[in-house]
Amino acid sequence: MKKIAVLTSGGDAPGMNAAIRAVVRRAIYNDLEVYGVRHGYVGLMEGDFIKMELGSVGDIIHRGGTILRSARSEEFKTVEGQQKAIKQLKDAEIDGLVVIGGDGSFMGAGKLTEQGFPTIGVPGTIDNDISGTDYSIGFDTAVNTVIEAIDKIRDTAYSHERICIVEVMGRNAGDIALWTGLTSGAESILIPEATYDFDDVMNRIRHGQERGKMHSIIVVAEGVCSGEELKKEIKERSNLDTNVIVLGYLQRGGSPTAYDRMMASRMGGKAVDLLIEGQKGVMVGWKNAQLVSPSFEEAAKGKHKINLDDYDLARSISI
Ligand SMILES: Nc1ncnc2c1ncn2[C@@H]1O[C@H](COP(=O)(O)OP(=O)(O)O)[C@@H](O)[C@H]1O
Ligand SMILES: O=P(O)(O)OC[C@H]1O[C@](O)(COP(=O)(O)O)[C@@H](O)[C@@H]1O
Ligand SMILES: [Mg+2]
Repeated sequence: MKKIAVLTSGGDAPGMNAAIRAVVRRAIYNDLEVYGVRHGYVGLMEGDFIKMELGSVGDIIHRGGTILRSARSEEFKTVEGQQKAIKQLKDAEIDGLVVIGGDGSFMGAGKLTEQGFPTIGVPGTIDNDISGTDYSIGFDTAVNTVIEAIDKIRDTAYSHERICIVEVMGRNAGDIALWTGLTSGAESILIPEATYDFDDVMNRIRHGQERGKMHSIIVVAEGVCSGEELKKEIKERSNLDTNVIVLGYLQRGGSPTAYDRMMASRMGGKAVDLLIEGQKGVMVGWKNAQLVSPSFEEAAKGKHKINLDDYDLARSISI
Protein backbone atom coordinates (compact mmCIF):
# COMPACT_ATOMS: atom_id res chain seq x y z
CA MET A 1 0.00 0.00 0.00
CA LYS A 2 1.71 3.19 -1.19
CA LYS A 3 -1.03 5.50 -2.37
CA ILE A 4 -4.55 5.75 -1.01
CA ALA A 5 -7.57 7.91 -1.76
CA VAL A 6 -10.44 9.18 0.38
CA LEU A 7 -13.91 10.41 -0.56
CA THR A 8 -17.14 11.51 1.11
CA SER A 9 -20.47 10.31 -0.30
CA GLY A 10 -24.22 10.64 0.30
CA GLY A 11 -25.66 13.20 2.69
CA ASP A 12 -23.01 15.35 4.35
CA ALA A 13 -22.64 14.87 8.10
CA PRO A 14 -20.86 16.97 10.73
CA GLY A 15 -17.53 15.29 11.49
CA MET A 16 -16.84 14.21 7.91
CA ASN A 17 -14.03 16.80 7.78
CA ALA A 18 -12.54 15.49 11.02
CA ALA A 19 -12.59 12.00 9.47
CA ILE A 20 -10.89 13.22 6.26
CA ARG A 21 -8.26 14.91 8.42
CA ALA A 22 -7.60 11.71 10.37
CA VAL A 23 -7.30 9.65 7.18
CA VAL A 24 -4.91 12.09 5.54
CA ARG A 25 -2.71 12.65 8.58
CA ARG A 26 -2.61 8.98 9.63
CA ALA A 27 -1.66 8.00 6.09
CA ILE A 28 1.13 10.60 5.83
CA TYR A 29 2.37 9.53 9.28
CA ASN A 30 2.73 6.04 7.80
CA ASP A 31 4.57 7.34 4.70
CA LEU A 32 1.63 6.85 2.34
CA GLU A 33 0.65 9.29 -0.38
CA VAL A 34 -2.98 10.44 -0.10
CA TYR A 35 -5.42 11.76 -2.68
CA GLY A 36 -8.78 13.35 -2.04
CA VAL A 37 -11.57 12.49 -4.46
CA ARG A 38 -13.92 15.41 -5.03
CA HIS A 39 -17.72 14.97 -5.26
CA GLY A 40 -17.95 11.37 -4.05
CA TYR A 41 -18.53 8.65 -6.63
CA VAL A 42 -19.17 11.26 -9.34
CA GLY A 43 -15.59 12.52 -9.00
CA LEU A 44 -14.31 8.96 -8.70
CA MET A 45 -15.72 8.10 -12.14
CA GLU A 46 -14.25 11.33 -13.57
CA GLY A 47 -10.82 10.99 -11.91
CA ASP A 48 -11.27 14.25 -10.00
CA PHE A 49 -8.38 13.60 -7.60
CA ILE A 50 -6.30 16.10 -5.62
CA LYS A 51 -3.09 15.39 -3.76
CA MET A 52 -3.54 15.94 -0.03
CA GLU A 53 -0.73 17.25 2.16
CA LEU A 54 -0.63 17.80 5.93
CA GLY A 55 -1.77 21.38 5.39
CA SER A 56 -4.67 20.40 3.11
CA VAL A 57 -6.62 19.31 6.18
CA GLY A 58 -5.57 22.14 8.50
CA ASP A 59 -8.33 24.16 10.18
CA ILE A 60 -11.12 21.76 9.27
CA ILE A 61 -11.62 19.63 12.39
CA HIS A 62 -14.30 22.06 13.62
CA ARG A 63 -16.10 22.60 10.31
CA GLY A 64 -19.36 20.96 9.23
CA GLY A 65 -19.96 19.73 5.68
CA THR A 66 -17.11 18.20 3.72
CA ILE A 67 -14.19 20.01 2.07
CA LEU A 68 -14.13 17.24 -0.56
CA ARG A 69 -17.82 17.88 -1.37
CA SER A 70 -20.35 15.07 -1.62
CA ALA A 71 -22.74 13.71 -4.23
CA ARG A 72 -25.29 11.04 -5.02
CA SER A 73 -24.87 9.20 -8.32
CA GLU A 74 -27.23 6.89 -10.20
CA GLU A 75 -24.52 6.06 -12.74
CA PHE A 76 -22.26 4.62 -10.06
CA LYS A 77 -24.94 2.04 -9.20
CA THR A 78 -24.26 0.38 -12.58
CA VAL A 79 -21.36 -2.03 -13.22
CA GLU A 80 -20.20 0.30 -16.01
CA GLY A 81 -19.99 3.19 -13.55
CA GLN A 82 -18.07 1.09 -11.05
CA GLN A 83 -15.65 -0.10 -13.77
CA LYS A 84 -15.07 3.51 -14.83
CA ALA A 85 -14.18 4.37 -11.24
CA ILE A 86 -11.78 1.44 -10.88
CA LYS A 87 -10.04 2.42 -14.13
CA GLN A 88 -9.50 5.96 -12.82
CA LEU A 89 -8.07 4.60 -9.57
CA LYS A 90 -5.75 2.20 -11.38
CA ASP A 91 -4.61 4.88 -13.86
CA ALA A 92 -3.65 7.07 -10.90
CA GLU A 93 -1.82 4.08 -9.35
CA ILE A 94 -3.93 4.24 -6.21
CA ASP A 95 -3.87 1.06 -4.12
CA GLY A 96 -6.72 1.56 -1.65
CA LEU A 97 -9.80 3.72 -1.02
CA VAL A 98 -11.56 5.00 2.10
CA VAL A 99 -15.25 5.81 1.62
CA ILE A 100 -16.81 8.03 4.28
CA GLY A 101 -20.58 7.82 3.91
CA GLY A 102 -23.81 6.08 4.77
CA ASP A 103 -25.47 2.75 4.01
CA GLY A 104 -25.86 3.54 0.29
CA SER A 105 -22.21 4.54 -0.05
CA PHE A 106 -21.21 1.27 1.61
CA MET A 107 -23.17 -0.71 -1.00
CA GLY A 108 -21.04 1.05 -3.60
CA ALA A 109 -17.85 0.43 -1.60
CA GLY A 110 -18.76 -3.27 -1.39
CA LYS A 111 -19.15 -3.40 -5.19
CA LEU A 112 -15.68 -1.86 -5.70
CA THR A 113 -14.13 -4.49 -3.43
CA GLU A 114 -16.05 -7.32 -5.19
CA GLN A 115 -14.56 -6.09 -8.45
CA GLY A 116 -11.06 -6.21 -7.03
CA PHE A 117 -10.42 -2.74 -5.61
CA PRO A 118 -9.56 -2.64 -1.85
CA THR A 119 -12.04 -0.37 -0.14
CA ILE A 120 -12.78 0.44 3.52
CA GLY A 121 -15.92 2.21 4.81
CA VAL A 122 -16.16 4.84 7.54
CA PRO A 123 -19.75 5.45 8.74
CA GLY A 124 -20.76 9.08 8.24
CA THR A 125 -24.48 9.89 8.26
CA ILE A 126 -26.74 11.83 10.60
CA ASP A 127 -29.32 9.03 10.29
CA ASN A 128 -27.31 6.50 12.37
CA ASP A 129 -28.94 3.79 10.24
CA ILE A 130 -25.92 1.65 9.31
CA SER A 131 -25.89 -1.96 10.37
CA GLY A 132 -22.54 -3.16 11.69
CA THR A 133 -22.05 -0.13 13.93
CA ASP A 134 -23.82 1.36 16.90
CA TYR A 135 -22.70 4.84 15.89
CA SER A 136 -22.29 6.89 12.72
CA ILE A 137 -20.36 10.16 12.57
CA GLY A 138 -22.70 13.17 12.57
CA PHE A 139 -25.52 11.73 14.66
CA ASP A 140 -24.56 13.42 17.93
CA THR A 141 -24.24 16.85 16.32
CA ALA A 142 -27.55 16.47 14.49
CA VAL A 143 -29.31 15.44 17.70
CA ASN A 144 -27.88 18.43 19.56
CA THR A 145 -28.92 20.78 16.75
CA VAL A 146 -32.45 19.41 16.81
CA ILE A 147 -32.90 19.68 20.57
CA GLU A 148 -31.63 23.24 20.50
CA ALA A 149 -34.33 24.00 17.91
CA ILE A 150 -37.04 22.14 19.86
CA ASP A 151 -36.14 23.97 23.08
CA LYS A 152 -36.77 27.25 21.25
CA ILE A 153 -39.97 25.96 19.67
CA ARG A 154 -41.13 24.88 23.14
CA ASP A 155 -40.86 28.46 24.43
CA THR A 156 -43.36 29.61 21.80
CA ALA A 157 -45.53 26.50 22.16
CA TYR A 158 -45.75 27.21 25.91
CA SER A 159 -46.36 30.95 25.57
CA HIS A 160 -49.10 30.63 22.96
CA GLU A 161 -50.42 27.27 24.19
CA ARG A 162 -49.88 25.65 20.84
CA ILE A 163 -49.35 22.13 19.62
CA CYS A 164 -46.18 21.91 17.52
CA ILE A 165 -45.26 19.08 15.21
CA VAL A 166 -41.52 18.88 14.52
CA GLU A 167 -40.58 16.76 11.49
CA VAL A 168 -37.04 15.38 11.66
CA MET A 169 -34.83 13.48 9.23
CA GLY A 170 -33.62 9.89 9.41
CA ARG A 171 -34.88 8.29 6.23
CA ASN A 172 -36.32 4.92 7.37
CA ALA A 173 -34.71 5.11 10.79
CA GLY A 174 -36.21 6.72 13.89
CA ASP A 175 -32.97 7.33 15.80
CA ILE A 176 -32.94 11.12 15.42
CA ALA A 177 -36.63 11.32 16.37
CA LEU A 178 -36.26 9.04 19.38
CA TRP A 179 -33.16 10.72 20.79
CA THR A 180 -34.43 14.24 20.25
CA GLY A 181 -37.97 13.45 21.37
CA LEU A 182 -36.74 11.88 24.60
CA THR A 183 -34.14 14.52 25.38
CA SER A 184 -36.43 17.45 24.66
CA GLY A 185 -39.37 16.00 26.57
CA ALA A 186 -41.68 15.72 23.56
CA GLU A 187 -45.17 14.53 24.51
CA SER A 188 -45.32 12.16 21.52
CA ILE A 189 -42.64 10.56 19.37
CA LEU A 190 -43.48 8.79 16.14
CA ILE A 191 -40.83 6.42 14.75
CA PRO A 192 -41.04 3.86 11.96
CA GLU A 193 -39.71 1.07 14.20
CA ALA A 194 -42.68 1.19 16.59
CA THR A 195 -46.37 0.86 15.85
CA TYR A 196 -47.89 4.28 16.04
CA ASP A 197 -51.46 5.18 16.44
CA PHE A 198 -52.78 8.65 15.67
CA ASP A 199 -55.52 8.23 18.29
CA ASP A 200 -52.79 7.64 20.85
CA VAL A 201 -51.21 10.97 19.87
CA MET A 202 -54.61 12.61 20.44
CA ASN A 203 -55.05 10.90 23.80
CA ARG A 204 -51.66 12.13 24.97
CA ILE A 205 -52.53 15.71 23.97
CA ARG A 206 -55.88 15.46 25.79
CA HIS A 207 -54.28 13.94 28.85
CA GLY A 208 -51.99 16.98 29.08
CA GLN A 209 -54.88 19.38 28.53
CA GLU A 210 -56.88 17.73 31.33
CA ARG A 211 -54.15 18.67 33.77
CA GLY A 212 -53.92 22.21 32.39
CA LYS A 213 -51.01 21.77 30.02
CA MET A 214 -52.22 23.28 26.79
CA HIS A 215 -49.01 23.07 24.77
CA SER A 216 -47.51 19.97 23.31
CA ILE A 217 -44.55 18.91 21.17
CA ILE A 218 -44.82 15.99 18.77
CA VAL A 219 -41.64 14.74 17.06
CA VAL A 220 -42.28 12.78 13.89
CA ALA A 221 -39.60 10.90 11.95
CA GLU A 222 -39.76 11.48 8.19
CA GLY A 223 -39.95 7.69 7.81
CA VAL A 224 -43.41 7.70 9.42
CA CYS A 225 -45.09 10.54 7.55
CA SER A 226 -44.60 14.23 6.91
CA GLY A 227 -45.49 16.83 9.51
CA GLU A 228 -48.22 18.11 7.18
CA GLU A 229 -49.80 14.65 6.91
CA LEU A 230 -49.79 14.34 10.69
CA LYS A 231 -51.36 17.80 11.01
CA LYS A 232 -54.18 16.69 8.69
CA GLU A 233 -54.77 13.49 10.68
CA ILE A 234 -54.98 15.41 13.94
CA LYS A 235 -57.34 17.99 12.46
CA GLU A 236 -59.64 15.27 11.08
CA ARG A 237 -59.72 13.37 14.37
CA SER A 238 -60.03 16.23 16.82
CA ASN A 239 -60.43 19.54 15.03
CA LEU A 240 -57.29 20.70 16.86
CA ASP A 241 -54.95 23.11 15.07
CA THR A 242 -51.24 22.39 15.04
CA ASN A 243 -48.10 24.15 13.79
CA VAL A 244 -45.69 22.18 11.64
CA ILE A 245 -41.95 22.84 11.70
CA VAL A 246 -39.77 20.97 9.20
CA LEU A 247 -36.16 21.28 10.33
CA GLY A 248 -34.69 20.04 7.02
CA TYR A 249 -31.03 20.77 6.26
CA LEU A 250 -30.56 22.61 9.53
CA GLN A 251 -29.96 19.11 10.90
CA ARG A 252 -27.08 18.28 8.54
CA GLY A 253 -24.83 21.29 9.02
CA GLY A 254 -22.87 22.88 11.79
CA SER A 255 -19.70 22.45 13.75
CA PRO A 256 -19.32 18.84 14.99
CA THR A 257 -19.60 18.11 18.70
CA ALA A 258 -16.58 16.81 20.62
CA TYR A 259 -18.06 13.31 20.41
CA ASP A 260 -18.33 13.47 16.61
CA ARG A 261 -14.78 14.83 16.28
CA MET A 262 -13.53 12.02 18.52
CA MET A 263 -15.37 9.26 16.68
CA ALA A 264 -14.36 10.70 13.30
CA SER A 265 -10.71 10.79 14.34
CA ARG A 266 -10.79 7.25 15.73
CA MET A 267 -12.62 5.81 12.75
CA GLY A 268 -10.63 7.69 10.10
CA GLY A 269 -7.35 6.59 11.69
CA LYS A 270 -8.55 3.00 11.96
CA ALA A 271 -9.52 2.91 8.27
CA VAL A 272 -5.93 3.70 7.28
CA ASP A 273 -4.56 1.09 9.71
CA LEU A 274 -6.86 -1.52 8.15
CA LEU A 275 -5.67 -0.70 4.62
CA ILE A 276 -2.03 -0.95 5.77
CA GLU A 277 -2.83 -4.37 7.33
CA GLY A 278 -4.07 -5.48 3.92
CA GLN A 279 -7.76 -5.55 4.84
CA LYS A 280 -10.43 -4.81 2.22
CA GLY A 281 -14.20 -4.90 1.96
CA VAL A 282 -14.66 -4.01 5.61
CA MET A 283 -16.14 -1.07 7.43
CA VAL A 284 -15.02 0.58 10.62
CA GLY A 285 -17.70 0.22 13.26
CA TRP A 286 -18.28 0.96 16.93
CA LYS A 287 -19.74 -1.86 19.04
CA ASN A 288 -19.74 -2.17 22.82
CA ALA A 289 -17.45 0.87 23.08
CA GLN A 290 -14.79 -0.70 20.83
CA LEU A 291 -13.70 -0.17 17.25
CA VAL A 292 -14.63 -3.19 15.12
CA SER A 293 -14.24 -4.01 11.44
CA PRO A 294 -16.97 -6.27 10.06
CA SER A 295 -17.03 -7.07 6.36
CA PHE A 296 -19.62 -5.18 4.30
CA GLU A 297 -21.39 -8.53 3.72
CA GLU A 298 -21.43 -9.42 7.40
CA ALA A 299 -22.68 -5.94 8.30
CA ALA A 300 -25.37 -6.05 5.60
CA LYS A 301 -26.78 -9.29 7.06
CA GLY A 302 -27.85 -7.46 10.20
CA LYS A 303 -30.31 -4.62 10.44
CA HIS A 304 -29.62 -1.46 12.37
CA LYS A 305 -31.73 -1.65 15.53
CA ILE A 306 -33.18 1.15 17.55
CA ASN A 307 -33.37 0.88 21.34
CA LEU A 308 -37.06 0.29 21.98
CA ASP A 309 -36.52 0.44 25.75
CA ASP A 310 -35.74 4.13 25.22
CA TYR A 311 -38.99 4.46 23.31
CA ASP A 312 -40.97 2.91 26.19
CA LEU A 313 -39.09 5.11 28.64
CA ALA A 314 -39.95 8.25 26.67
CA ARG A 315 -43.64 7.28 26.61
CA SER A 316 -43.67 6.79 30.33
CA ILE A 317 -41.88 9.98 31.38
CA SER A 318 -43.01 12.56 28.81
CA ILE A 319 -46.71 12.88 29.35
N1 LIG B 1 -26.72 -0.58 -4.43
C1 LIG B 1 -25.75 0.30 -4.73
N2 LIG B 1 -24.72 -0.07 -5.56
C2 LIG B 1 -23.75 0.81 -5.87
N3 LIG B 1 -23.73 2.08 -5.43
C3 LIG B 1 -24.69 2.49 -4.61
C4 LIG B 1 -25.76 1.62 -4.21
N4 LIG B 1 -26.59 2.31 -3.39
C5 LIG B 1 -26.07 3.56 -3.29
N5 LIG B 1 -24.92 3.67 -4.01
C6 LIG B 1 -24.10 4.87 -4.23
O1 LIG B 1 -23.89 5.56 -3.01
C7 LIG B 1 -24.37 6.90 -3.15
C8 LIG B 1 -24.79 7.42 -1.81
O2 LIG B 1 -25.86 6.64 -1.29
P1 LIG B 1 -27.08 7.32 -0.51
O3 LIG B 1 -27.99 6.22 -0.09
O4 LIG B 1 -27.64 8.41 -1.32
O5 LIG B 1 -26.39 8.03 0.75
P2 LIG B 1 -25.68 7.43 2.04
O6 LIG B 1 -24.44 6.76 1.63
O7 LIG B 1 -25.42 8.63 2.87
O8 LIG B 1 -26.66 6.49 2.67
C9 LIG B 1 -25.49 6.80 -4.17
O9 LIG B 1 -25.78 8.02 -4.79
C10 LIG B 1 -24.87 5.81 -5.16
O10 LIG B 1 -23.95 6.45 -6.03
O1 LIG C 1 -29.75 15.28 0.44
P1 LIG C 1 -31.17 14.98 0.14
O2 LIG C 1 -31.29 14.42 -1.23
O3 LIG C 1 -32.07 16.13 0.40
O4 LIG C 1 -31.65 13.78 1.06
C1 LIG C 1 -32.30 13.85 2.28
C2 LIG C 1 -31.92 12.63 3.08
O5 LIG C 1 -30.56 12.73 3.45
C3 LIG C 1 -30.42 12.55 4.86
O6 LIG C 1 -30.36 13.83 5.45
C4 LIG C 1 -29.14 11.81 5.16
O7 LIG C 1 -29.23 10.55 4.57
P2 LIG C 1 -27.99 9.79 3.97
O8 LIG C 1 -26.92 9.81 5.01
O9 LIG C 1 -28.49 8.41 3.64
O10 LIG C 1 -27.52 10.49 2.76
C5 LIG C 1 -31.71 11.83 5.27
O11 LIG C 1 -32.01 12.01 6.63
C6 LIG C 1 -32.71 12.45 4.35
O12 LIG C 1 -33.80 11.59 4.12
MG1 LIG D 1 -28.22 6.50 4.05
